[in-house]
Amino acid sequence: MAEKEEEAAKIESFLQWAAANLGISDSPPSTIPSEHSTLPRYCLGHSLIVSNFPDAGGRGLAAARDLRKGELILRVPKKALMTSECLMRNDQTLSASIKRHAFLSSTQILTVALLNEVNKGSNSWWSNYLKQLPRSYDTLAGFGPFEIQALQVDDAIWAAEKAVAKAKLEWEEASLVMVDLKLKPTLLNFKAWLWASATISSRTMHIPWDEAGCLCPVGDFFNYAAPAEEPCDHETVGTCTNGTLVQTEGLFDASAQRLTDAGYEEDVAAYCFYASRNYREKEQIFLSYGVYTNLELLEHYGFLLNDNPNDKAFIPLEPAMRSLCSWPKELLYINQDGKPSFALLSAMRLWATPSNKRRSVGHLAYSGKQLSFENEITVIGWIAKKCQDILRNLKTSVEQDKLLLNIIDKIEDSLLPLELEKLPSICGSELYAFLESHDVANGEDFTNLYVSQKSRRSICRWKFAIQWRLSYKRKLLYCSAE
Ligand SMILES: C[S@@+](CC[C@H](N)C(=O)[O-])C[C@H]1O[C@@H](n2cnc3c(N)ncnc32)[C@H](O)[C@@H]1O
Repeated sequence: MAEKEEEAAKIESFLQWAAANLGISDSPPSTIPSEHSTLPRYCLGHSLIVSNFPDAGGRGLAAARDLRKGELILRVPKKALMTSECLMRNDQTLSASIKRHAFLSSTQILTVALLNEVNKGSNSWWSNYLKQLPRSYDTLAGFGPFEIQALQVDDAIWAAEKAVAKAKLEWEEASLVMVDLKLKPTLLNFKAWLWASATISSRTMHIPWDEAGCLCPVGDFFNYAAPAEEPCDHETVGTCTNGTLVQTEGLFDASAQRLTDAGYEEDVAAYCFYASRNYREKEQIFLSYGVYTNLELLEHYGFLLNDNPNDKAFIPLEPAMRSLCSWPKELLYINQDGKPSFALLSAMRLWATPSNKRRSVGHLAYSGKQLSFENEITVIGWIAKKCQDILRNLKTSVEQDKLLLNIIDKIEDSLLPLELEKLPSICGSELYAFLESHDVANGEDFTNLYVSQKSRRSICRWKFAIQWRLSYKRKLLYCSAE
C-alpha cells in the first residue's frame, strides 16, 4: 500500500476505535448514542475532519462545516485520556515498579508508562492510538552537535545543550525502572526515551490532578496558532512552562478568552474544545497552546513560526548596565517588529542619564517615560549599535541564511544545485560540514544526492536552526534600521 493510503487507513481505524471504545465525539451531547444504540462509525465528521496542512503543522483538524465562535467542537471523556494514573491502574507490574523507584518526576513516570505501553505492541489496549503517533520529533533535546552550533546565538546554543543534558539525565535516572520492567532493548535506549519524552512534551494537555498532563486522543490533532498578545495574567491563565498544551480552569472572562479554547471540565468529566473564532468549512482549526517564543516552541514542540508575534531577541547587557536596574534579563529584548521591550528602554534611559541625576529620574524611567530628547537619541543610538554589533559577530548574515535555506530545500529534493560554487565561502563551509558529517552520498558532479532517512531528519533540524537564527537576526536588523 502507498504510504499516503496506509496513513489514511491508520487514521480511519483509529477514529472508529476512538468513537466506539473511548466515546470521543464532535457531535452535540444530545446525539451521544445510548449503550444500546448503534455507535457512530467515526468520532469526527459533525464538526471536525482530519486533514493535511503541509504549511501549517501537517496533519491537523479542519472544520467539517461553518463553525461559530464558542461552539463546543470536541469532547474527550476522562476515560479516553491517557494518564500515568490510568496506565498504572491497569498494569500492576508498572505500578509496583514505579512505587519501588519513588524518585521519578511525574513527567518521567508518564514517559516510562508510555514506553511500557509501546512495549506491549498490539497487546496494548492503546495500540490504535500509539500506532498513529508521529515516529520522530524535532524538539531541541534531539538536536545533535552540528544542529546546535547552527543556532549560532550563545543563549540558544546554551538552551539546546541544556535540553540535551536534561533529557540524558532523566533517561539515566529512569533506566533502572525500565530495566526492572524488562522493556525490549530498543525501548531502553536514549533514542526511544527522546521519542517518548518529545511525545509528552509536544502532545500532553494540562489536567489538574497530574503535573505531567495527559495524552488526549484526537484533541492532540489540533495544530498551534499563536495568541496575538501577552495574556493579561500569567498565573490566572496557567500558561505552562514545560510544553504542556495550555488548559484553563473553566472559561474565563472575555480578556482571557483566546486561551479558553480547551480545558478539562469536571462537571462533564471530559476535555472540551471550543471554537475560539468563527471558522469556514474546511478551514484549519487551531488551538493556542500558550504564549511561546520561537526557541520555546522549538524546545517543547519541535517547530517554529516564521511570523511569531510572541518571539523575542534577547539583548545581553554589560554587567555595569545591568546593575543599574532591577529588570530580570528575560525582560530585556527586541520584539518581533524590531521595537525594544519596555524594560530594555527603561534600563537604557537610566544608563544614559548622568550618574548624579539617576536617583531623581529613576521613577520616571521605571514607569516607561522618556527622560529627555537627548537621552532618547542616545538610547536609540546605543540599542541600534548593539544590534549591529551582535549581527556583525554572528557567522552568517540574513542574506546568507536565506541562501542556505534555498540550497537546503534542493538537498531535500536530493538535488545539490549547480550554483554551489557561487555560494559565499562561509555558507559553503557550513554546507560541506553537513555533507561530511552525514551519509549524504553524491555523484562526481554533486548533482544527484542520496539522502538517507536519518539525514533527512537532521536536515529538518538544521533547517529549523537556520530559520531560528534568521528570525533572530531579522528582529535586530529591523531594530537597527528604525
Ligand atoms: C499537538 S500536535 C498537533 C498535531 C500534529 N500535527 C500531528 O500530526 O499529530 C503538535 C505538533 O504538531 C506540529 N505543529 C503544530 N502546530 C504547528 C504549526 N503551526 N506549524 C508547524 N508545526 C506545527 C508540531 O510538530 C507539534 O509538535
